[in-house]
Amino acid sequence: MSSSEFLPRGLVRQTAPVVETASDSGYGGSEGVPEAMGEILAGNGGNETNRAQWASNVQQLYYNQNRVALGRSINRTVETLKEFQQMNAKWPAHYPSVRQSEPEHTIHRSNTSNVIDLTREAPRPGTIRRAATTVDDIEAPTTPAAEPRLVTPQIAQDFNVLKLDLKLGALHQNALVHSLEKGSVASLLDGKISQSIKHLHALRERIDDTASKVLVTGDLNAGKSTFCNALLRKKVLPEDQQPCTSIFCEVLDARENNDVEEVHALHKDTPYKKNDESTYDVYTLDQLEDLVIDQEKYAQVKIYIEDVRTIDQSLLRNGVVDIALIDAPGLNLDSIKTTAVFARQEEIDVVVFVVSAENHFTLSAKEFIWNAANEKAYIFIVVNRFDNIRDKERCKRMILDQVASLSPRTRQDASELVHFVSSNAVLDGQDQAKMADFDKLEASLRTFVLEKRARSKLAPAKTYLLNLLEDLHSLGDVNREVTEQELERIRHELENLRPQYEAAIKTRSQVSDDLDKSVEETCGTVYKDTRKTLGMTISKMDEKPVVAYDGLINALSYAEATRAALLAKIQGAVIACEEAARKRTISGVGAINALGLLHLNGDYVEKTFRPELMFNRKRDALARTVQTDIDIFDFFDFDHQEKIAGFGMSFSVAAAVGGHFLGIGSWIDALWKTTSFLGPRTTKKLLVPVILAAAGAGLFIVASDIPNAVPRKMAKKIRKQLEDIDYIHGNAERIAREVRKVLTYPADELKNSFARNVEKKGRETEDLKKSLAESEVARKWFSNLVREVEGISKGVHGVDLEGGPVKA
Ligand SMILES: Nc1nc2c(ncn2[C@@H]2O[C@H](COP(=O)(O)OP(=O)(O)OP(=O)(O)O)[C@@H](O)[C@H]2O)c(=O)[nH]1
Repeated sequence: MSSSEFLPRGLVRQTAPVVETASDSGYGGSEGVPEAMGEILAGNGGNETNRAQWASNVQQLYYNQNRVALGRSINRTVETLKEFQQMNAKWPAHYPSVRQSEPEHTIHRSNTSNVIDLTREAPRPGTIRRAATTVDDIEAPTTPAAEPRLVTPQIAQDFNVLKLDLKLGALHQNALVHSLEKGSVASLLDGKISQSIKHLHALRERIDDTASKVLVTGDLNAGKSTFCNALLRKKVLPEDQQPCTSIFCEVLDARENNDVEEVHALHKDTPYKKNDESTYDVYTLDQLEDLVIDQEKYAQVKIYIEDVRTIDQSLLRNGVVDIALIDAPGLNLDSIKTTAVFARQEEIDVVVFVVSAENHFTLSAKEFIWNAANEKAYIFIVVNRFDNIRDKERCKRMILDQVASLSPRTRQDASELVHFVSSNAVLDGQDQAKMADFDKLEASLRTFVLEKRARSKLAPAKTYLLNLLEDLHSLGDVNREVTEQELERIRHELENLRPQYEAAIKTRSQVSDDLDKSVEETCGTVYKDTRKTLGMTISKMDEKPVVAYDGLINALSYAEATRAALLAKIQGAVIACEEAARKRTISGVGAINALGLLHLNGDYVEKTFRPELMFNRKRDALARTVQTDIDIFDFFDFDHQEKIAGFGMSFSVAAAVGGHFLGIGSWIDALWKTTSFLGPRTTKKLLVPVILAAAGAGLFIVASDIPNAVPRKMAKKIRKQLEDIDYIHGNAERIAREVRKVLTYPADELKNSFARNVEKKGRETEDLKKSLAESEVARKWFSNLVREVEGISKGVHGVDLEGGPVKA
């Protein structure tokens, strides 16, 4: 396709109805006949009837060629549209949009309806997005990205067939904005495409339909029914001086009804199906008069009649095309609308307007022709009841002047399109002049119907196809551009993401190792420090006086207080160790959080940590653990006294308590040696006082050592018990375990965050790769679409509505 077929946009758009050139008489019946065919025709003996027959056959041949070509183009377009729908479901197509110009970002509506104009021209370029709309911008007026070359307001405005009209309806604006996500716009487009496919099927049916409909309309009593009967050479439709036709009477060849002459009265609101008698009531031709006069029950009848004329004479049975004549009710205020609507219906190929020569064009007649002129450039005008006119030339002049103002093109071809006749003279066939006028009218009407049929049947399909293909071309172009941008964007994002992903994997394993190491180190240090502190405390707990000694009388309470003080010292050391561990934990958690924030930034949520909750469940119940009952021996430390006082001391204590303890042997030995030295007698005399003195001295020494002995003995006893329960290790283990527990939670969380981060980046990478593949497919598809559309368009452009051969 050459660029001029699409650009500049709008210049080549076909509009219905097709505008004929001034030189087109509307009778190009033989213009498309090739030279060779012309020679054949010329050599045919010059018989006028035969020539006309040949010409119309050739025209029919070309018409069929064009019809087939258009049919194929419709099929290809339908296939393309269906593929578009599939593509649109997978890869929502971009619909070109234009950003709103209003600073307050209001939705622009047309004055007459709640239609949002998505394609409104605006000074600011819009952000390009797939299946995006301007309404997206209403909520988020962000800085627009550069708009692609092809998305211009001009293109957006030029959308015709596939233009999306968004009706607000009951939707609140926010809801509407919400509903206009890319999927929604894609589904709107999908709906438009479905409508388009449906319309193409209808057009296909229409171009395949061999029948042509001729609507005969005009003022009341103008003689429409009489004119139809004259065409049929048979009195079929009731004629009356009073208004009589109250419904549409469609006259068809009885061959279409198995050669049976009858009337089908169509039920209102039920589509007519010839083979389904439930859709109509059957009447005989004789009943027609009663049926059409003042009819309320039916709005339309189909009259099947036998046409007795030969194919070159008959209009209904002309051998080329099946024609149906529709006799419409006379125009009046009630039915003008109906008739105008009927005339606009695409199945009407030709409008024949019957005007009474006596009345000229009434207001209702003028209104009808003005309305019909929107759809039909030419109208066939029958000025009837001409026999009643005395000054015929004046009448002709006046009527032609009126035609000129109503339908200039019809006036230009007045000799073929405006006929002054007397229909009532045809059936009796007496007046040769009037018959000749009517024959001329008939010949013109036949050619007009045949030729206009080509236009009226093929033009809508051609026009619609060209407009649709142009829209598809725009969509293809824009989306190809969008896919290319998308591909570039995705490749760029992938390039950025790849090193991030690799770094995330590396950091995850490194940080994970570091975290494990750091937690282990902290716990190890806490364990060691706790062991050291508790060991020192326990070994030196009795070094300094723990409580004040209040004399022998209070020795027992002294012992109790000493025991409590020693346990409190150990307890204090435990608490100090816990406090030190807490501090280490605080800094450990802080370090973990800092690591998270450093590497994961916003993706890491700092863990809240409450250090005061540490160690509050398993308080060390030392007093319950260490069972230290106080007994008498806790007050005496013979080992210690022996070490520091030697023999004398040992002796006294040993004697006092009956030689139970360590050192008694040496004391007796010493006593024996003294006795030997003093001699038996002296010994005997001295023995008792000495013993008493020694005992007294011993008791004194022992009593005076209680303040020292008690702490030592208690400490010794406690130490022994703590050793038995492996107290130092147990506590160090407990504190380190608590620290580990506290540190493990944020550390694991951080590891999970890293894992999630890696996973996220992996997912992003996969998604991008998927989008890349999809966009790649979409780019190819839209490129193919553009090529395919150009191919179809070329074929459609080649269809010549004048009936000439299909141009390649
Ligand atoms: N003099 C004369 N009378 C005609 C001619 N054509 C029809 N008439 C008469 O005009 C009257 C109305 O004719 P119809 O054919 O019923 O007119 P119509 O336009 O179909 O009428 P409605 O369907 O009621 O709108 C009848 O009495 C016809 O005989 C004609 O050419 N000359």
